[in-house]
Amino acid sequence: MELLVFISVFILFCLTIVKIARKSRPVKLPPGPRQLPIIGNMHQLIGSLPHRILSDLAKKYGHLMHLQLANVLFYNSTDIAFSPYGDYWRQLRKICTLELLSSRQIQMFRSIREEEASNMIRSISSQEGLAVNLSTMISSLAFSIVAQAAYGKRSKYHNEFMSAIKDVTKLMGGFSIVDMYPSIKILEKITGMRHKLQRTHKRADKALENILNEHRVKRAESKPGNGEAKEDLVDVLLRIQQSGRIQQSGEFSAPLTDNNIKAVIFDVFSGGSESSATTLMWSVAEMINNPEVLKRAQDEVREIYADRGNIDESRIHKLKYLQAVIKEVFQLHPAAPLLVPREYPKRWIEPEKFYPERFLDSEIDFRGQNFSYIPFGAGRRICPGISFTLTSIQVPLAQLLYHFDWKLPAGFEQEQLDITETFGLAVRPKQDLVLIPMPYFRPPSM
Ligand code: HEM
Repeated sequence: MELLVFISVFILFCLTIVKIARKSRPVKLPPGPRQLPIIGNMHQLIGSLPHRILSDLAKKYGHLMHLQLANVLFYNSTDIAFSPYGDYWRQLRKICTLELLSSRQIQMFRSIREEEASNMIRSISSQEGLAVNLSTMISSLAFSIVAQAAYGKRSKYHNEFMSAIKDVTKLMGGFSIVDMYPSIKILEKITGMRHKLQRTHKRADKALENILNEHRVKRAESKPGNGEAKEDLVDVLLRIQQSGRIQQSGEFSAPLTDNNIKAVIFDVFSGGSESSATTLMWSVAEMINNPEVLKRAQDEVREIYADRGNIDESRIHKLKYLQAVIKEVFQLHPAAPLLVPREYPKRWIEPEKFYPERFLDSEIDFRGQNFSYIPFGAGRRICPGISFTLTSIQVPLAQLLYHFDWKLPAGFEQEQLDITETFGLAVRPKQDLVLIPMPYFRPPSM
């Protein structure tokens, strides 16, 4: 009798669990690899670079698949990248395309890009004939361009914010053990990952708060109409917050809170700095390993700017080969590999070979029209930072080619750079680019 009661209670318990599980199961999820109890998708994701594994999984399940991975989102997903499709996202998207990253605004940042690139070139020039770590220099160039565009150079809180944002980038890079064991939430606590991220985020938030207040004081002191032409991104967002209006598009429905502004600035940093830096690093690495490409790119830039002695943006559109090099880098090393599928057009010969020529006289561009080449995504959520990125990459790359010849340090002359990938917020070359600059056209002194 006791056994019968026990069995009935047990069956009832199991049925209740199944019912609850069914109820809580989302209605229709895309296909995906089966999650094992406890270890979730760990068995699929261990052993190689996550984007390579995901690419293999995509071949089996299609480009839309379901994986359960833990993540930590800031500002309640009120940024653009993480906010779901709806009115709020539409409003932010408008702010982004019509104001923050409009062609007018990008053009206004021209002097920032030229100045930062020239600073890097001068610093390299002061180390002629010595081995320089180009990865470090490129990284700090990319962060400086974004910081200057976002809140200007003069902020007292710049170092504080940069240190926090770099720690966030490090912590968010790669799949942590927490991602690997989605079923065991307690692991998040054990690894302390979430806690570390929250602490780092708090530091960044405090610095941003101060940056916002600093801008408010400066705006209150400036005379109306005076200096609007020099607005940085925080200025633009504060203006929109104050007026409740977006230029060209008029009023918008929900007011912009300070947290919304901070979330957008966070997006600009996470989208704009590391990915541009890695693209520049891959461009240099691939050209060093393919000397015929390097020579052709150098010949082009040195011919087009022969009479100038320096590179500015005025003739950058004439550098067709350099643009093909950048396209090929995005093709082989997409900076956001987890967000875009990888599939080569069937007619491409040796798609894994670094061969920029395939993009010369080709219609393929970055705007998401050709589904086999979408490094910035496609459709309504296509990356709004394409022009910002391209303009930030072209001048520094052209300068590196124009002013210097490059060689590998002594003892490595016969070798190739190690172009193994390492996984982070963006996918970098595993080894730092340590190269010796040999002056060709000396940069003008300050
Ligand atoms: C190498 C540089 C970059 C690459 C490869 C890249 C790539 C991408 C990709 C693949 C997406 C997702 C698109 C989709 O879901 O279809 C995206 C979204 C986004 N990117 Fe970028 N991006 C880069 C630079 C930037 C820059 C410089 C900014 C800002 C200054 C930026 C801001 C954003 C934002 C705000 C979104 C979200 C858009 C939305 O959801 O509506 N990105 N990016």
